[in-house]
Amino acid sequence: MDNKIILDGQKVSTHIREELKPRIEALKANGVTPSLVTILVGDDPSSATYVKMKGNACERLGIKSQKIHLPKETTTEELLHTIYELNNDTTVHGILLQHPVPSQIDERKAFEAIALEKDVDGVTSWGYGQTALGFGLYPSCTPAAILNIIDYYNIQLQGKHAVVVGRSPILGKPVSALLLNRNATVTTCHSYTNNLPELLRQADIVVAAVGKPEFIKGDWLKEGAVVLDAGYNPGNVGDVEYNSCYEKAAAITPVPGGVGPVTISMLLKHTVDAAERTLS
Ligand SMILES: NC(=O)C1=CN([C@@H]2O[C@H](COP(=O)(O)OP(=O)(O)OC[C@H]3O[C@@H](n4cnc5c(N)ncnc54)[C@H](OP(=O)(O)O)[C@@H]3O)[C@@H](O)[C@H]2O)C=CC1
Ligand SMILES: Nc1nc(=O)c2c([nH]1)NC[C@@H]1CN(c3ccc(C(=O)N[C@@H](CCC(=O)O)C(=O)O)cc3)C=[N+]21
Repeated sequence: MDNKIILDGQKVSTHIREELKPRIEALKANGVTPSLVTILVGDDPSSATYVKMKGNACERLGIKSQKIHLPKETTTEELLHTIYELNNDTTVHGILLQHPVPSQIDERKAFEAIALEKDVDGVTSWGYGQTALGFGLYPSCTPAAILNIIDYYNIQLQGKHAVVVGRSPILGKPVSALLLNRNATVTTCHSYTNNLPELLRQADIVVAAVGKPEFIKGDWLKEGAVVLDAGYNPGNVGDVEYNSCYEKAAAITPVPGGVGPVTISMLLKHTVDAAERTLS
């Protein structure tokens, strides 16, 4: 069994972005420039880097990107006010509020304020609920990216046991829902899960969304598992211990170059989808 597959997120990402180019041209020919606004609150350096990467990716494709940077003392009310203005601005198609926000802000309340049709990052409870029920506009970008990688590589989900480690509102929970909707049998694990290695040994598909560097070890995997590592920790390491997991897996996403770039492509795609909806 020497046909191990490195799931190349860069390749999937390029494919998605190529498909967007003619759609963006067509929108521009109709007088519409797709436009994304990212809101960053505070000075967290890694958040600033992500927001910058997203802005650069937009510009390279001809999507307008505007960054709003609010001071770390911003109140929930001030942030809500900014979001309401963007909701009412017809030239803005997508709004992304970078997570996490400083602790004095009610992040959930801020997410909920984003208009459903502009929620290209899939953070509202409406968006999540629709994703979970199997319809709706925009699933969150990282879950959508994971499913895109799976589909690009023709990995079958039906009847497979998927174990998701993590249950956050924009990653673990929605990716569990997407996998369930595709007829996988899904186990969602979290910090109170007692027998994680035992559950992982039963997994055909593993999604790591823990936020702990190199947390998942190769010994915990079944031979031939497919591993999708959404983790993105300081030092460019994922949530799986790559070398030991590589040995066991049939296919695995690297970090960097795995889920990350596809996440950004999904954000671009959802922004283009949102712009097209304003024409119909
Ligand atoms: N590539 C990308 O585009 C993105 C990457 N990320 C990365 O994905 C990772 C997860 O992010 P996010 O979901 O936002 O993180 P959160 O911190 O919001 O969630 C982490 C989840 O992991 C669970 N968890 C923590 N410790 C354990 C443990 N010992 N055993 C089992 N489960 C555990 C938590 O459980 P509990 O609920 O019980 O606390 C929680 O549900 C991070 O590395 C982040 O950087 C995030 C977003 C996008
Ligand atoms: N509301 C919200 N939505 C998010 O989607 C969101 C968020 N908040 N907060 C932070 C996390 C993190 N995140 C990443 C996206 C892309 C890469 C990415 O492209 N990484 C490149 C590496 C780039 C580099 O470091 O040069 C890679 O993995 O190859 C990483 C991380 C989105 N997040």
